Amino acid sequence: MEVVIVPDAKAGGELIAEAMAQLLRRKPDALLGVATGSTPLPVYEALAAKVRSGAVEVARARIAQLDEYVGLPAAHPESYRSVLRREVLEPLGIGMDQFMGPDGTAEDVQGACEAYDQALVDAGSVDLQLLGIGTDGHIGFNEPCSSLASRTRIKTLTEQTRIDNARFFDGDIDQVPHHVITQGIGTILEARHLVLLATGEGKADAVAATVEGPVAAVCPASALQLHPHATVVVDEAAASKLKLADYFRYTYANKPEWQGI
Ligand SMILES: N[C@@H]1[C@@H](O)[C@H](O)[C@@H](COP(=O)(O)O)O[C@@H]1O
Repeated sequence: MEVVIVPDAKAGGELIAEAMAQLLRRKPDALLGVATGSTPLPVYEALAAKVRSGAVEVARARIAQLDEYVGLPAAHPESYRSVLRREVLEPLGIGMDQFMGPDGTAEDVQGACEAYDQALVDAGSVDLQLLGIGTDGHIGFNEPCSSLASRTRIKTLTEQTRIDNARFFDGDIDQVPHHVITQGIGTILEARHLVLLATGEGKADAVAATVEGPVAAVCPASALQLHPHATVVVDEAAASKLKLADYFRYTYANKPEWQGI
């Protein structure tokens, strides 16, 4: 696992957008796994700026969704499909025909989960999966004690996650669904490159547990330690509880320039 400490969220966004751009130059039809939440927004802004300036083309890029609320109509402004359409697809000029995600409105939720898991395999697996992290260490919507081998399935949100996400629902926790579909941790680990971005002091404990704690289902993001190519990008505040921060700074400053993240 590589840990990169950046000065601020904008620098983290630029670093990850450049990694995505390099991937797309190498593989124009790359499958990018994208996350919701506030944290990844600087990545999407930086990537859209690169597309506008002609630094990278996304005409053949494909986008895959990480997780979704169950029961919100797809057109609801806070369904993750709507959020991704607004924050990622439209700014990049990518059509829905290049997008894949689970159906949060399906009557057969389990069937929808299995179908999406299989669709990711059929698509050749995600090339680069961008992840945020919950204050409790969740990735996607894999709450603490999710199986580290889990596949895409339905999960029940913790009260803390519903409180955290109420800000997207007029601050009203009652509007936040209880149930979600999320790529499992085993599913996420099949992506070729995992890039987790965390910013702000509120994520410092979760980042320390992810990077320096044991691999344990109680901190789902710690599963990144099992992946051969995982990058954790953090700002100074999110890095503030890392004991090895100086080591991470040293190795990043001295790595071969051609290597990228
Ligand atoms: N399902 C999403 C996660 O994918 C995201 O990482 C998390 C953190 O969001 P934020 O980046 O806004 O803190 O929120 C939700 O729970």
